[in-house]
Amino acid sequence: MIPALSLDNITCTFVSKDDRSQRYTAVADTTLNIAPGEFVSVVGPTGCGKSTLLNVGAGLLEPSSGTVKVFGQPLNGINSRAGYMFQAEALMPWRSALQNVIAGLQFRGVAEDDARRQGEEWLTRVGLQGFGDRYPHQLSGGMRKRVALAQTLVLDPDIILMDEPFSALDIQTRQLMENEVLDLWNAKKKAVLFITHDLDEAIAMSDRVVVLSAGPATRPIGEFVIDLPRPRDVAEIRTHPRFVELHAQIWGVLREEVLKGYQQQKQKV
Ligand SMILES: Nc1ncnc2c1ncn2[C@@H]1O[C@H](COP(=O)(O)OP(=O)(O)OP(=O)(O)O)[C@@H](O)[C@H]1O
Repeated sequence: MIPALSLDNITCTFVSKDDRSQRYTAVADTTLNIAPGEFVSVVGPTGCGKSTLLNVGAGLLEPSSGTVKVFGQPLNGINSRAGYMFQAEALMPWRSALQNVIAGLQFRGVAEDDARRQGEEWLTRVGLQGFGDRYPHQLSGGMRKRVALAQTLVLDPDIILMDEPFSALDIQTRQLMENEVLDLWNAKKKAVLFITHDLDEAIAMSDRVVVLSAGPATRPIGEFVIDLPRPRDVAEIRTHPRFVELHAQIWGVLREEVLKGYQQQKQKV
């Protein structure tokens, strides 16, 4: 089967702004394939290169070497078959919730009536019916995330790239959002690349979890198939004996890297 997203032998080396002779290889020789409809999470210690990989998949960052393919086609420039959701707030404060949701459709030249209809549908799907006229500052953090989710999914991307989208939320709101994402994913089965620090979240959501080593020259050091039943409730699945078993196995690989990453961060301070 042709992967939806294929990162083949990717290396990303950055040149220091202050000293052009200084180089830092964030990611080295990394291969990662995501099948159509597959939900893959990437976990790793802080600063190891997770966002760098996602940016490569999004076409926002050109790797120093290696190839990126989208449904078998080499990627040149922005990945137009992907939708992104980042940790930081991406809503436009001067636009209402509905106007934020339909911004991408307008950009694509979809007729205003059609865009509004689709926007309203998506606001309903993410539980925000009747909130379309509110501005971002009039919404809670969880509601703003829902708007951002609708904004991403209204474009019906074949690949969804998420970089710690819920890390700023309180635990209850976060679990609600995770379940919503799983329900929406279950209905449409798009390829998802999900970046997270949180191993519990990665296991609860995914078909597969990839563990990255601490930097520099980060690479995958473990890959685990998450054979837990679906549909899942992210809070309930954590008590499943198989979840506990998988958690112990993956943490066995991740623990040392997290400690290394932590030491490196301390040295940087
Ligand atoms: N444009 C850049 N120029 C120079 N160095 C960079 C650049 N982008 C990332 N880096 C470095 O590459 C490494 C990996 O960064 P990245 O943001 O991908 O890590 P991460 O795993 O997503 O981090 P976190 O878990 O903290 O979000 C870091 O050491 C970072 O400082």
